[in-house]
Amino acid sequence: SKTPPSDNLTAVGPQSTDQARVESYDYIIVGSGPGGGPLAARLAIAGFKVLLIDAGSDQGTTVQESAPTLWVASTQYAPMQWNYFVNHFPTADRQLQDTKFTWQTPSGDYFVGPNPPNGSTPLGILYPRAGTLGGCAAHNALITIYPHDSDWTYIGKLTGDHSWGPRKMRHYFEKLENNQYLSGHDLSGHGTDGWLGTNPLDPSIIVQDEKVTCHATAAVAVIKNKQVGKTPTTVKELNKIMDNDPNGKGQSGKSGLYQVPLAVSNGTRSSPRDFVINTANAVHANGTRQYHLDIRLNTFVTKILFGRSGMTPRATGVQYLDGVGLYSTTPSSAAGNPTGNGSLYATREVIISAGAYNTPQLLKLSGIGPKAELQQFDIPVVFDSPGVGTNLQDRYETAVVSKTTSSFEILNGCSLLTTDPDLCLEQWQNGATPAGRGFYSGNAFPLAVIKKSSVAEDNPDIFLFGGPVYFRGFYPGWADLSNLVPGGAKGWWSWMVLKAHNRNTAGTVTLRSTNPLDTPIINFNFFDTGTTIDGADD
Ligand SMILES: Cc1cc2nc3c(=O)[nH]c(=O)nc-3n(C[C@H](O)[C@H](O)[C@H](O)COP(=O)(O)OP(=O)(O)OC[C@H]3O[C@@H](n4cnc5c(N)ncnc54)[C@H](O)[C@@H]3O)c2cc1C
Repeated sequence: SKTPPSDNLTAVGPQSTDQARVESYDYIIVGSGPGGGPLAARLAIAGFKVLLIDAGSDQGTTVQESAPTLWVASTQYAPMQWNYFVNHFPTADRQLQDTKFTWQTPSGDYFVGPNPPNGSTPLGILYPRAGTLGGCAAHNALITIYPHDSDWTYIGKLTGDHSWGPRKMRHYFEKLENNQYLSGHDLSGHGTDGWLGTNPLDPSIIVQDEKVTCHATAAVAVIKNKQVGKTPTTVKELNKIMDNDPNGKGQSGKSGLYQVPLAVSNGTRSSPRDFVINTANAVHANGTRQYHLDIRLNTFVTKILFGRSGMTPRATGVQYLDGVGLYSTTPSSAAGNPTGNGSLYATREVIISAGAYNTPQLLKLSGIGPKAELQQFDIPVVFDSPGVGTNLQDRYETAVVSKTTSSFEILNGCSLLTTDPDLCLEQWQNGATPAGRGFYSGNAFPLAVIKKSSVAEDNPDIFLFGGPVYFRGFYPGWADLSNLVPGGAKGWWSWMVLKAHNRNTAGTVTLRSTNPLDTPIINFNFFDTGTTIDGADD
């Protein structure tokens, strides 16, 4: 079960009446996702006074956040939902070729696809994010794949800091992982007492559905170019055709069919939210607080404050607005108005880990960014840094969906909270073991294929994950049961194809206005650089 929030969560929060609390910290960290959350916890454990700020609230005890399959529903769960609309391409004619292109109609509704009602405004492609404690790790698809060693070497080269090297980074993975699926097997390169639980969907659930094991058999036939023979009906038979553990030492470079390791602990989502809360709540034997980690929620940082040491600007604090659902990505049902404002200060560092869109936006609004762009908005330049808001990258995602006439039995009783009772939810809530908790203890995509495209260099560059739903990407309403299982026919299967080692570096985040509650303009400029050698044709 999930740890409920403690007093520390609002210790210096907007609702607090305890003004005697520390108002100056060693470190202030903005954003509690996988970037900021664990860092805040580690700094507090190391003995520093730390304030972690997030614009969102804590939804960690809700089923939307904690039941793994319900990540789907959580992307549409208003209390944590941040809807961005991004451009994949710079020109309208290329954008409009995507059938998921979304418009705002004159009545304020979303319209997806070509031929919107007259007077509609173009929005772009939905990019769901989570504004909540734990950041997007509170609603993401939980897939936990260890990076290639070449990624770490590359970062080491880029930064000139070789502590990013593969050997050192494997050590950090061992420290953070709580591996729960390899007990009794080779655990080298894994950890067992970290804060991040890892587990695939229990294989005994997969073998209950012959249609899923048929997909596994077919995948092996394609990627290994050999017939498997009999479709597996037992875990032992399934294990025989699957490759072992994609996260093992040296394994991440190998192609094959895998079960997807998930950020799941005993059937429940595992995320930085738990690490942060457990650190803030930790007490000594005598009941006093063990670490100084304060968490301020519903607090939207609008500006970084600077002092100067000589000619060099130094971040000393942040300005903020208090309130629920302030950012303009919040759906209207959950949006609110500011209830207060103020400033907070740090003696050592202010660390911005507000995600790939909000970090550059906040830096620019605070005067750090390309001079010409800042001057265009009359923002005083603190430091001319042309790289801020450039080099935005993502793994391009594309779906292959198929349909058969018979149903996936694995989905029986699962309604994604649209019926009361939702039988799969009941099983998840009442099951005594991960296997007993059923389908909702996985992320709905039980199979994964790792593969090399024709242009891959050293490592496989294609990651595919497959599951029994109609998933064609993100658009408003994508997670409605009627869209994932159209016509109620549970015979859909989707393989999502992700291109890793993307060579497109043309993505940008630029200011739309000086209002910090406005979203920036996000343009991925997909395929604009590196196109022909990028494996896109594959
Ligand atoms: C739908 C979806 C599915 C995904 N699936 C996977 C997956 O299966 N596996 C995987 O490895 N990755 C997945 N990802 C990606 C992964 O979740 C992100 O890479 C990761 O969360 C990024 O971490 P972060 O800390 O940089 O930012 P975020 O997680 O975005 O956290 C940023 C935090 O900053 C807060 N914030 C922003 N601006 C401000 C401000 N001005 N003031 C105060 N707080 C602010 C936000 O509220 C948020 O909590 C997925 C992402 C999405 C959106």
